[in-house]
Amino acid sequence: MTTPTAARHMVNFITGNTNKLCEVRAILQPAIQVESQTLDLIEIQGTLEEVTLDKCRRAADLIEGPVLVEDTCLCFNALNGLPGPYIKWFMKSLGHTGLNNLLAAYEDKSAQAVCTFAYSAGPGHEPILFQGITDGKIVPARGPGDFGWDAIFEYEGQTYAEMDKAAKNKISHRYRALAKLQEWFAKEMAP
Ligand SMILES: O=c1nc[nH]c2c1ncn2[C@H]1C[C@H](O)[C@@H](COP(=O)(O)OP(=O)(O)OP(=O)(O)O)O1
Ligand SMILES: [Mg+2]
Repeated sequence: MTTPTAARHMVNFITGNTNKLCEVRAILQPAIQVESQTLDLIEIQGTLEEVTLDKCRRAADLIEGPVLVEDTCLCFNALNGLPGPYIKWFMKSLGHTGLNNLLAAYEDKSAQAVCTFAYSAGPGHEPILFQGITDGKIVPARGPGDFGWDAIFEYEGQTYAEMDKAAKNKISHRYRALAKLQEWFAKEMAP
């Protein structure tokens, strides 16, 4: 008897961000079924790995089961990687224009979008990390402004916001991280 694929692989993605959830579903399903619970998890200060590992342990303890979490960084090369994991707060306070202005003193507008997923099998299980990076540059906003800093991150001539969703999901930091996760799931969870 064969088990349907959807029932074989399932993750519980803990996030407060519905745009992230949409992209994760579009990329992983139907191979991996994505359930979700909304929790506002405390995020510590530290490297992106430390932030994501801590977030994952907290989520597993709260849910008391297997969880997937993700932390996204936007790293400006001229600023040695800042705002990095603090991009959410920079974005909230400065907006698209302010983020561009941070780089006004520098020639180098290059940036990396970094996505780090962490999967834990449950409380006490050490999380496993999957990271994806997309190189781009910071430009004045172009395209719809409905998802974070999509409108100011340009990849090969188009901002993330100008691409259609399917195109972004083929080259994004999130896609690249999830490709690694999918490979690991296929090996680890093989029947
Ligand atoms: O592909 C993206 N394109 C544009 N903007 C993005 C993207 N992915 C995350 N973002 C924004 C959301 C948040 O302002 C910050 C990351 O912060 P981050 O803590 O990871 O996200 P969050 O707090 O919204 O959701 P969560 O509950 O999963 O922590 O960058
Ligand atoms: Mg967050």
